[in-house]
Amino acid sequence: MNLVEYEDLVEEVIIDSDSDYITLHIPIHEYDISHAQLFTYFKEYTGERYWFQSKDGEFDSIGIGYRKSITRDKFKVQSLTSEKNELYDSIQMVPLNDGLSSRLSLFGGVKFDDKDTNDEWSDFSMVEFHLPVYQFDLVRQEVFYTIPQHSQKLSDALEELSGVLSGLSQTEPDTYERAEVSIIKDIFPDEWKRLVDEAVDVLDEESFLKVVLARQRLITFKSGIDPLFLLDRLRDEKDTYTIYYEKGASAFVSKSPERLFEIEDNHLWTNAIAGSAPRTKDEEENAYQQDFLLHDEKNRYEHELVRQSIVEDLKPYSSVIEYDEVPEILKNKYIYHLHTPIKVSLNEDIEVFEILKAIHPTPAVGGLPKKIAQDYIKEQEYGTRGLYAAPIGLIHENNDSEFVVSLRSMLVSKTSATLFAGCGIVKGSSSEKEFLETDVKFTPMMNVLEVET
Ligand SMILES: C=C(O[C@H]1C=CC=C(C(=O)O)[C@@H]1O)C(=O)O
Repeated sequence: MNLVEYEDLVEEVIIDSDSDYITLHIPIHEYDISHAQLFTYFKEYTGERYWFQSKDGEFDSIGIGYRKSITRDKFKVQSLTSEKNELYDSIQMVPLNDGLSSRLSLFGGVKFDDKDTNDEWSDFSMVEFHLPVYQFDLVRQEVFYTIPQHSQKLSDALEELSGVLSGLSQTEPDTYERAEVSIIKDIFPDEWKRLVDEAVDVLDEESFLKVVLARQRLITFKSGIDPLFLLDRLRDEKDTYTIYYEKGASAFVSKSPERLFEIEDNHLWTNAIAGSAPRTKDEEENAYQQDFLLHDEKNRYEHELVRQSIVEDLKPYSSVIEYDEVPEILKNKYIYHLHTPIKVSLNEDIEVFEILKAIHPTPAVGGLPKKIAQDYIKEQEYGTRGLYAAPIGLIHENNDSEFVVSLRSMLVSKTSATLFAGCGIVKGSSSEKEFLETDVKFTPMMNVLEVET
């Protein structure tokens, strides 16, 4: 098909002289395009591509090329909010069909903290949000194509897009070789256990209640890790968010079970997730683990702390916050968590960056009190978290948004992958048990890489 039928429509569009960008928005049902075709066809955009898929698989956003990026070395709510609003105000949307339901979005995130390093995370700034050149939604079958206002005639842009779409649909996805593992190495495992023991000594039941301590596992390969291999493998586990985020020579990958928050029509949905037990293939054992989790004092206490803290953080932005007192079980492929959904009616005109600042890091990834735990992590934990346990997500054109806590994640650079996993430490935690729990939390990424220990 070609897009000639839209040409008359395009001719009628009057370009708003204030806009810096024009975004064409069209349906792509006819083309039947796959993720593998997209990442094969747009190879020259490597380092500027992402894929974000919601937990229920109902929503998917693939960005190709970073047309405009908002970047910061510090997380400053006001300046980020103004730049984001100015950017959206400078885009003229040109929807070329009725009934389009996808939304143009900025994709990006904020690093866990501002621990200063020149390390493996240097491809990513402290804060980054990207407006993509092409934004595909393969669930709803729509695409957004954003061009600078003065770059070309709208009809030429439409023709170009038409060429890209037919090129894409005829693309034969590249085949890939699975990279062979060279070394699997836990980073400072004994030191990590010692740190957990030290933290248990420092923690009490009043002034420092909880800290989440993470460790890393480095896997090196004999050759480069192919993005198409990762994309294929990321489809394996359902019921989690999927994040694949390329920047420069790095890719950050996450299969997170945890939504930080979603804002829609002035309502915010979030959840407390804390307290874990492994899930196995043995149904009897699984029933025991779930029952244990629901009744175990330590897990329930840890969960309660997380929930209370989230509710407190959101109080300044809302007068109505709803949740159940008793947590539910959240089931993932390899692990169970205690889980409490929280619904919040937001006051008028609350901006997404205000919420991000208030809620991150939740005690599920930081600790309590938040500031003391954050400082402890910054000073004591080995290495830099970067985007691990950080908020990553989408800010839509109408200001609705969805953010994930990027757990069960790894940083991939050419021939190596660094995996991250942590657990909540409270008074009475056992370093051996927590070590095993982090092993379980490495599993989703080990599985993506098809690596076994
Ligand atoms: C910090 C992680 O998990 C958090 C989320 C759920 C349950 C957790 C726990 O039970 O310790 C952790 O707080 C991680 O996966 O790296």
